[in-house]
Amino acid sequence: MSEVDLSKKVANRYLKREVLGEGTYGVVYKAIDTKTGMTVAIKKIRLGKQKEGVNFTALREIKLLKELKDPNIIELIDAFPHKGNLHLVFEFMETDLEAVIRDRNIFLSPADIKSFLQMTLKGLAFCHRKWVLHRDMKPNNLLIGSKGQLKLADFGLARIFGSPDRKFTHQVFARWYRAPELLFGTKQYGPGVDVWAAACIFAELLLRRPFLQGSSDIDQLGKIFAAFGTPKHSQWPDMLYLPDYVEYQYVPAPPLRSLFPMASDDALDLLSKMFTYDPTARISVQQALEHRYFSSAPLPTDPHKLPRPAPKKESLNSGISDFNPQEGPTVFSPPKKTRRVMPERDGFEGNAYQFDKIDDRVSDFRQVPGESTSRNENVPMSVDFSIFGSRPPSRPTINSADRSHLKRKLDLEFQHPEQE
Ligand SMILES: Nc1ncnc2c1ncn2[C@@H]1O[C@H](COP(=O)(O)OP(=O)(O)OP(=O)(O)O)[C@@H](O)[C@H]1O
Repeated sequence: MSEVDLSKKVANRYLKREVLGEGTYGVVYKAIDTKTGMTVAIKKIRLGKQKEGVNFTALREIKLLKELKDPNIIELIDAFPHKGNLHLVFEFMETDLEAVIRDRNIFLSPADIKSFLQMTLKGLAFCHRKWVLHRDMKPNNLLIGSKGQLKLADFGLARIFGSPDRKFTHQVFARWYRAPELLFGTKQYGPGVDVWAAACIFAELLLRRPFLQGSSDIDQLGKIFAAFGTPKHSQWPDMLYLPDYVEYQYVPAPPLRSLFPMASDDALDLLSKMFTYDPTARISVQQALEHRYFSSAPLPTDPHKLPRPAPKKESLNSGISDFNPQEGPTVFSPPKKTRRVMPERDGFEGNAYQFDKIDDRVSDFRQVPGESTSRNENVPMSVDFSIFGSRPPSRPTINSADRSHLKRKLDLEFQHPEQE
């Protein structure tokens, strides 16, 4: 039987192969481009019902990608509608940075780490020069090609940030990579959110495990503060005015060296500049690329010499958690939004309080002395500093509620941009 009989032909051009996975917008499958003979990855995006009109999120992704041509950005080869779905055809990439980080058979030298970070920052610098934020930076969105080149993928959530008044949806970042200003609910954010995420990825390359694994937004902030110290007013003057600002107990920063014992002084210096609390003081991607870390020895490994994992496994996200909670700073005050709507409760004492389902940010934060629930036991806010732990927990990603909220929001913004 011929290959054509075995495979479904799509749009008279692509021979469909196996499914590679499913992301926020739909299924991704492997295919052969019969025109060029090349292997490609096709992202099938579900279009809304006809009466809802065109899916603007998808259109935005196409438009952005077509404009973003760079060696460190995934190339969009083709886009076409087929059976009510939109198909985006990308160059096929062998693996991704998450698979590299998790592969225990791979040793990452300081020069390898430098190379991965440099390619990540180069891709971001290109986006930022075009006034585009990536906004969903995480290791599995950094794809790696057969020659070791790293390319930023998944611009589904990226959007142009030219207008200073534009309000963005902020709950779109995978939590572990979210900048503190997003966690405090800022409505206007800039390229600094990508720098923070890149810093988390840098840290993950050094530690070989996700650095700050928050189990809720509040816990995420707790882990950030446990790592870098609770920010003082002088460090981040605007923090107090952010919509979801919550006061945390003051904890001092442990020495950065104690968190990254294997890192060079240059690596630590760059890391601390990328992890700057105040987004207006945070180093830019371009400045980061010019940092001496990249020009001092060892120089970044040539991409084609970088170690690569065995072909992708299905079981990468099996969800076994080795989350190891430790103590972290206490929240002194509930979020402003919550304070407004919460009636006084009996048994409310000191800084201990219980919230029922009020909003997503606090629904899984319960801290009531004496009360023991399974959630309560896992509430601590801490950094898991253990290095080379067994198996990282599954990654939080956008859930379906977030997704439909996001879709609604983006569609609305697209239809009424002038009202923002
Ligand atoms: N160009 C590509 N080449 C090879 N595999 C790809 C390509 N693009 C995506 N994939 C794979 O397809 C799967 C789904 O990818 P997709 O980008 O849709 O979502 P994701 O990154 O897994 O999650 P999210 O949408 O939350 O970011 C992943 O396993 C990804 O590695």
